[in-house]
Amino acid sequence: MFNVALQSPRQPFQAAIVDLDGTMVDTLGDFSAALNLMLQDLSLPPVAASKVETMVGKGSEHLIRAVLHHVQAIAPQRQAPAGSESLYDAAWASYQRHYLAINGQFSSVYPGVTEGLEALQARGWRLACLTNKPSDFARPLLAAKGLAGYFSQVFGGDAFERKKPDPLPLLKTCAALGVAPPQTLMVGDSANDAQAARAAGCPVVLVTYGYNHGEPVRGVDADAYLDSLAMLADLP
Ligand SMILES: O=C(O)COP(=O)(O)O
Ligand SMILES: [Mg+2]
Repeated sequence: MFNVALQSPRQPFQAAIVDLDGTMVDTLGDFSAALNLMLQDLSLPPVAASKVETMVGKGSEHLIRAVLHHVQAIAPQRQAPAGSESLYDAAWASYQRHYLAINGQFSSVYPGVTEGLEALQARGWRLACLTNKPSDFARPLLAAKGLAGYFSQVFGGDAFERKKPDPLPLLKTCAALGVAPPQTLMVGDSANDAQAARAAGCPVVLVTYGYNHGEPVRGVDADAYLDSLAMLADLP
């Protein structure tokens, strides 16, 4: 199940960086509810959850722009002020308000997450959560789902100058954990996480149940694919 990089790492792992949306928590319900309330505020038609799933993972700014682009393409007759920044600004303010009010209500922790985190903690690894979700959304969600206590660090998409797939957030998180990238395992659900990890020099495992921009996750270069985070207990 684990390739050679994980079977016999040159130095033992000391830490893990864990992604949030699509890896620990199934947040598609929250995203869809907040986006559809936002679209209602803007008198634009709703977006299907199956479409939202392909747009999640690159942060809220990207998500809002992608959704506005999508609904304006399917309903051009209901176009709000064309592609303007004022539409985006109104959308962002509405989305932020709705998401904060909804945060966690329509989302659930995936099976095996707690077991996996417990197993890593029992090995004495330091754990950080690194998400492209804004920090103000991520922290209350982790707390509401009983996951906050596992992490010494939580960094959102606004914590650093650039987001995943840029390696910068991983390098900064490794520095905050005080562990070098080769001894830090990235655990994610998408090409974003894997590309950032490869560029940062962190080994990477991907879960098979998350959001990978609508593409099969096994097509992404990674060191292992896990059907459940509970499988982390089987790491050599
Ligand atoms: O908000 C998002 O785009 C999702 O972020 P994550 O998969 O990095 O947790
Ligand atoms: Mg993710």
